[in-house]
Amino acid sequence: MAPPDNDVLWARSLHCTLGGTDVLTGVSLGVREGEILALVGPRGSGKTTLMRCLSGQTVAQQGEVWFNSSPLHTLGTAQRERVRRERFGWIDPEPGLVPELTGWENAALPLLLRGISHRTAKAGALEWLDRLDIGAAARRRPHTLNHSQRQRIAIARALVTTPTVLFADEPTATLHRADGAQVLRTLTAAARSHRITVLLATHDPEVAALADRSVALLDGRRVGSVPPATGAEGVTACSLSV
Ligand SMILES: Nc1ncnc2c1ncn2[C@@H]1O[C@H](COP(=O)(O)OP(=O)(O)OP(=O)(O)O)[C@@H](O)[C@H]1O
Repeated sequence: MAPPDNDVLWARSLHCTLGGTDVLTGVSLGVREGEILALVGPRGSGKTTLMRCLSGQTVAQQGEVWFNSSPLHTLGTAQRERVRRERFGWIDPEPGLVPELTGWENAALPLLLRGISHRTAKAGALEWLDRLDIGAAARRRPHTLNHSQRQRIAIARALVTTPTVLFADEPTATLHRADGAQVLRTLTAAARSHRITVLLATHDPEVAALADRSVALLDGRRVGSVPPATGAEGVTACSLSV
């Protein structure tokens, strides 16, 4: 079955077992282009695993994942990796920077690995670092920065390629509340202005309120969705099914 035309990502009946545990048991969803979708649920509910399946890092034992017109579930490893590298961005709760590189070099890494010139990659990285209020850390190495600064660099690294879809796994969970809220506002504003689709895994309702729509998971199943938060930019028609 082919996905609806207006969904950038579409998954049907995902069943994923890891280490003998049924982690996802029949999850389906569609995500529209430019939409910010929160995946909400308590710890262990399957949010990370679902994002891994949607981003092609993990292939579920059953079910389909489509990215535009590409069936990620049937692509070979090399093709799937290429889609991931070229079209997706990923933010983890921990920054995971390369310690030997400076702030801008870390942020520019995805561009440099694509063979983009040093000058262009640096300009792109500096632009995102400024936007995330971390321009002053461009020449510093990670060990001289605090956690919040390092996480902002990791976010710049995920945005620097202007991915089609950004997967953000509890991106501000390890930041102080006010700091995290500011980073999230910057992240969502940047995504909206560049039409980047965002999947935002979180267990925090305040974080989910920044999204256009929420999908709730519990024990690896969809358990319903929350209406759009008041004031969210309008994505009204979305295809969702369980
Ligand atoms: N590689 C693995 N092997 C075995 N079990 C796993 C593996 N990865 C995840 N799990 C289990 O799958 C369940 C869902 O984990 P997952 O990380 O997807 O949930 P989550 O909602 O993102 O939780 P958290 O907020 O803690 O990251 C958990 O019970 C977890 O222990």
